[in-house]
Amino acid sequence: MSPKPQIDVLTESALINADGSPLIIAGPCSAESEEQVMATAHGIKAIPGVNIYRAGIWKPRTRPNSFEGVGVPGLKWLKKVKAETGLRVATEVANAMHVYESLKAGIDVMWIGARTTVNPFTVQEIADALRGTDIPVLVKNPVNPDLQLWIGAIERLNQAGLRQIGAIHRGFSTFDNAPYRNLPKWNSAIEFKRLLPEIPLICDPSHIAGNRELLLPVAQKAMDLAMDGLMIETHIDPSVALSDAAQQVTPENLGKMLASIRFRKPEGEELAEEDHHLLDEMRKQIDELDDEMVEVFARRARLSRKIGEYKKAHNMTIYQVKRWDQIIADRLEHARKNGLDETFMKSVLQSIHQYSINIQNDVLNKQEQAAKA
Ligand SMILES: C=C(O[C@@H]1C=C(C(=O)O)C=C[C@H]1O)C(=O)O
Repeated sequence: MSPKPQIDVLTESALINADGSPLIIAGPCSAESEEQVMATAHGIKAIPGVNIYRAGIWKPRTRPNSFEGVGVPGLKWLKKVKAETGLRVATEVANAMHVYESLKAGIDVMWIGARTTVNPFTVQEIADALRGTDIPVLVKNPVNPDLQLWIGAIERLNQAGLRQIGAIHRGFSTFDNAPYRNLPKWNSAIEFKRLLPEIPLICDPSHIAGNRELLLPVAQKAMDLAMDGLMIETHIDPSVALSDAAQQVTPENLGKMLASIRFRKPEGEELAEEDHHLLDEMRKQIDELDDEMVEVFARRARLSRKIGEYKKAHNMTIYQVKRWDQIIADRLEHARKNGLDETFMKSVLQSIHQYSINIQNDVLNKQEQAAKA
């Protein structure tokens, strides 16, 4: 397993709430007009728990001729939001010019979008433009589910001296994303937090869901996966929004949504002594079961190797269609009787089979190829 990346971060970062509550970022997809920016900001200010106001000034769009943001003039509206509401303000930067203009305008937090994270040249350009500041920066996951690319962008910022870095999980685009706009691939977020526990990870349910109906379940799931905050697109009148109309909510509905999310803590509530024992006991049983599982896998792997030797001696193919078809049917039936989910069981069986085939391939081919070499 590759070593965990070493990122030098501030523990008292502006991206982490001192009281342990989740960092909540809200605001319109795009700044469209001074009125829209200010009305949305005042609506958001009234909602308890929102920490940062977001608005896109430069909008990367898939096709040309759609609204591409108001550009530099919008920055002074964000300045006004800051002055009138006291909320910190954030915007997306996608090149060095955006960084310089945002720094000049006193933007508090910047984020790097998914389409920028994919390009190390651009990320480096942004990191270099930020050198010498310690402004908080959030890095959205790249469009494709490449954890190394995501981590690489964070490392580039960190190596430029930035120490208040966070990440945003906004999902991944593939050909068929239904029912989402971007597939959450929750495992990526789980692995990100395992590798970089010191980097706050914020979920962006708006871009994962792509519609208002899915926002709440996505936000709840993110919170239950111990993520550190939420970024939710909020517009004073989503029906007339110039971008992402289907996924934005009114400040009023944002307030309702935040009130209905259950925020749980990794360590849970204060527990009585006996509750701790109960959890410890259950975890001990899980440990024992996992140990047994590893030993069973090892025994199975040894048998696969022996079968490989038999096949080599008798000139048999590795893959045995009928046998495998029978195994799938039997094991799924067994799993069903034990109340296990079929999709889960099938994916476990497929991994086991793949490994078994690899082991036999070693026996049938690799040893021979090595001897020839
Ligand atoms: C182990 C064998 O080889 C392959 C692997 C299997 C397995 O791991 O269960 C089953 C069938 C084959 O595709 C076998 O032929 O029995």
